[in-house]
Amino acid sequence: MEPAGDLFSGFGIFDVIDILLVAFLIYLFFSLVRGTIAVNILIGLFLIFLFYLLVRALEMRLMTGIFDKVASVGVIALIIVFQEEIRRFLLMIGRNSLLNRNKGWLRFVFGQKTLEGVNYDKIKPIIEACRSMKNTKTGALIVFARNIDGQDFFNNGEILNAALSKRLLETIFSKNGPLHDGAVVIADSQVVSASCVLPLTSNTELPPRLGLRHRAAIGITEVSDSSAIVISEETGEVSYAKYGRIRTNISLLELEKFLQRDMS
Ligand SMILES: Nc1ncnc2c1ncn2[C@@H]1O[C@H](COP(=O)(O)OP(=O)(O)OP(=O)(O)O)[C@@H](O)[C@H]1O
Repeated sequence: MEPAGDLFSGFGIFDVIDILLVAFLIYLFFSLVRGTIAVNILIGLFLIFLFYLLVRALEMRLMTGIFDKVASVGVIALIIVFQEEIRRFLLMIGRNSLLNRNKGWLRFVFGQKTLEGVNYDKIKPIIEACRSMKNTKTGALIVFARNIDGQDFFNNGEILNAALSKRLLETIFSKNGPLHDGAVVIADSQVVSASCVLPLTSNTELPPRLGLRHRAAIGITEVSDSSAIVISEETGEVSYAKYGRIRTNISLLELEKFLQRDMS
């Protein structure tokens, strides 16, 4: 047996960092797929892998040969099976990158005050509309899209391309209005479209009280670089979804903070 000293010789600080980085990536990936159908696929793959180890240990050459052949195209198959999760993972890394997170360089160019001023002007109509819809328990689903090109679900409703205002949002979601069903999509401070049908999340761990409106809000943030506000018609509660997760029953102050962060 090798002495412990030999075992760890050549094991330096970068190996520790290496292991920590891999562990972090695995953690990020699992936190993204948790509660989705991808977990069942992973369990299935793990069972197949165990079976493979078994047939190899028993020296069953035909089965081992088949598994080896399948494994050679396995990486491509995995990319296809997990394309949605990989996409979300990359989006999350992109949105959280140093350049995006550290807005210090923006403040350096524009000054702190200007940046916050621009943000608040952008979000004020949204906050005000949410306050009023919360009080009147008007159901609403508002999506903030970063990139609407080539994403059908942002354009499958009524195209508006109108300037964002509190009254426009209230009018769209007013219960008797023809556009109140579905989602409003906002991009670059413009109301791009209304009555949009969004993809629903397949997350099976959500509480049953979250119906289709909330599931659509979560769904759209899973497949695109967007965030979404939900106002519950039942309770008037405001919720905020991002990266496939939802914070329910948030205050308007919290909503303002989320929007300040995400719309800058
Ligand atoms: N796929 C979808 N895309 C966009 N909007 C949707 C979608 N599915 C349902 N909705 C909206 O959600 C409304 C139904 O909401 P539902 O009551 O099921 O949701 P909920 O999450 O329980 O919200 P609430 O608390 O407002 O009742 C529909 O009238 C429609 O406006």
